[in-house]
Amino acid sequence: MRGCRRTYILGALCLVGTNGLALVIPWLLKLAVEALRNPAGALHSSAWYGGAIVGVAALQGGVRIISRTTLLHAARTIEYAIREELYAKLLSLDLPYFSGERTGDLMSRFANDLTNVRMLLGFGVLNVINTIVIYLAAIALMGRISVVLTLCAVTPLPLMIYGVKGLTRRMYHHSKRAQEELARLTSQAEETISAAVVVRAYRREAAAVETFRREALGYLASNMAMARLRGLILPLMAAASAFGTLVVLFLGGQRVIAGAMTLGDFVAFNGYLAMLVWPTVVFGWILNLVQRGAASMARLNEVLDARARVEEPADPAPVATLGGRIELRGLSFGYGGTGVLRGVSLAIKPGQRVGIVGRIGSGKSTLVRLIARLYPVQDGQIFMDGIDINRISLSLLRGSIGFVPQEGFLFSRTVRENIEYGKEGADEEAVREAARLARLDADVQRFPGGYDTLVGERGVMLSGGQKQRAAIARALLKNPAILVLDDPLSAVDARTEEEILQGLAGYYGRRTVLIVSHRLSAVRECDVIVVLEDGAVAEQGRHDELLAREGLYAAMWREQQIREEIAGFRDRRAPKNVLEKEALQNGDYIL
Ligand SMILES: Nc1ncnc2c1ncn2[C@@H]1O[C@H](COP(=O)(O)OP(=O)(O)OP(=O)(O)O)[C@@H](O)[C@H]1O
Repeated sequence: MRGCRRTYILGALCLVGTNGLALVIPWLLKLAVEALRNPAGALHSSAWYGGAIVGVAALQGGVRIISRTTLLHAARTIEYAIREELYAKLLSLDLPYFSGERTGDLMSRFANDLTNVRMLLGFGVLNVINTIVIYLAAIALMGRISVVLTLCAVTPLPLMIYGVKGLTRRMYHHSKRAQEELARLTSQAEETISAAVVVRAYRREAAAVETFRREALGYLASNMAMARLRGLILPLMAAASAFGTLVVLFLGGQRVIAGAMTLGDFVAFNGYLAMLVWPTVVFGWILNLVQRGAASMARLNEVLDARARVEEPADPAPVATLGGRIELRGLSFGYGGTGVLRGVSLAIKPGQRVGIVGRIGSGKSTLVRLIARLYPVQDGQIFMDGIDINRISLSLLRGSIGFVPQEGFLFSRTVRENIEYGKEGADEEAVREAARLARLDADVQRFPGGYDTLVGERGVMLSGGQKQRAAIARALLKNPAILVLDDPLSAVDARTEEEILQGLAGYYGRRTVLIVSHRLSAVRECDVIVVLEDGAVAEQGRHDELLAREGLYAAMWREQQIREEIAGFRDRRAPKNVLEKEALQNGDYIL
């Protein structure tokens, strides 16, 4: 905004010039009429004044174009700057922030609210300046001609403005509600499109349409209410200004006939009065524009002022690399009020392979997210190479961790670009090597476009397992000191998961590797297995040690073995008849 101040000043000066020139025209008209009535007493001929009017009007047109383009350009420049700032801000915000926001709502701020702010800074500013200049100058000039007539002409104006203000206040509330409703509609459409498969699989199309219809009706109602109010404003203003003109014609006409006023003054007076009509008529619209723009700016400021809870350390530790030693000291954490992790203490040596297992919801993902500091961590709870994680710069910390989340996200680009995302500018061979390690290469070779195949939005063109392996390849390409695999192979079968993880053994080298998995077979070879139960460490040790303890791990291992055996038996055993088929489908095993 500050950078545009000069442009705004230039635009405002041109606008004042435009209005100044516009105000000269009725005066020239007055002189032309007087020259017609009394050629001897006139300074110039009426034809001269006619020519002057054309000249001033042409000049005014030129200055008007400059003023409009300057102001509207400034508004566009500011809109561009806010959009950039907004985008950068969204990239700086953290997971706790996004957990509380809806994507559609944030998107509508980019589209709708930014447009409102641009309208305020462009047309809004332009019309506010116009209105102020025209009102002050035209009324002063009208007063110069006749104070009484001016009072008669402008008396209805404050009443009109007062009435319009009341209407625009109501319009502001409807407009704010409409903006919120539009945000909800956008959110819902975005969610339904992203969840197209789920919506269809659960036959929820009609319900989705019904919910959308209800929201859309609310949006329609708010817009209709605004249209009604807007429809009221224009005729009210036009009627009031027409009434003013009528009064002036009547009183002014009488004065001209009585000789108390020249015909030229009467013509000029009417010219100035006509100039007041448009700013008065659009007064309500400008007020609405200003209020809508202010409401939108407030919504944008909510995002621009939002603070990430995970911030760069004020005094980062002077380290350039991390070696992969991780220590947790009584780590406790909760997303809201409820605690998820309770006093977790662990010591992980560089190069160690650590399996993290536990029942659903025991806090496995939360634990690894905290190690990547994706959520805020209290001081003195997580240490990397002996340094408190809160003192390590985020770029060093995140740059040292290859994080594969549970739901690996793919961008709607090519397979290569998705893998390359792990390391900008990586060469072809490195990308292929990462894909080979993640056992994705053979699949990609079969794609029609190979590594140049577009994966579609969020990778819809790939199978669940291929998406997950692409996400692993991306992390491997990054060549991190710490590799975190948060159950990244849930979409492949147990044997393939084991094979892929074993295939990575050569890659692990001196890297510290944390593997979260629901399948205990996937972590069997780990140096240490941590078993979480209700957010606390229930057991830890090697596979054999944990089995020998006959605790939670051993119980989970037995459960999984039985399940796998039954699944294997079911796969081998084709149903002989309808009853058997039904029993298999119902999960009643035929023994
Ligand atoms: N972003 C979040 N906001 C609020 N609560 C969350 C969030 N993420 C997870 N939780 C809650 O925290 C608890 C632990 O979740 P977490 O994902 O860490 O468990 P998990 O052991 O990885 O589960 P799973 O085996 O299903 O992957 C759960 O009760 C979950 O509902």
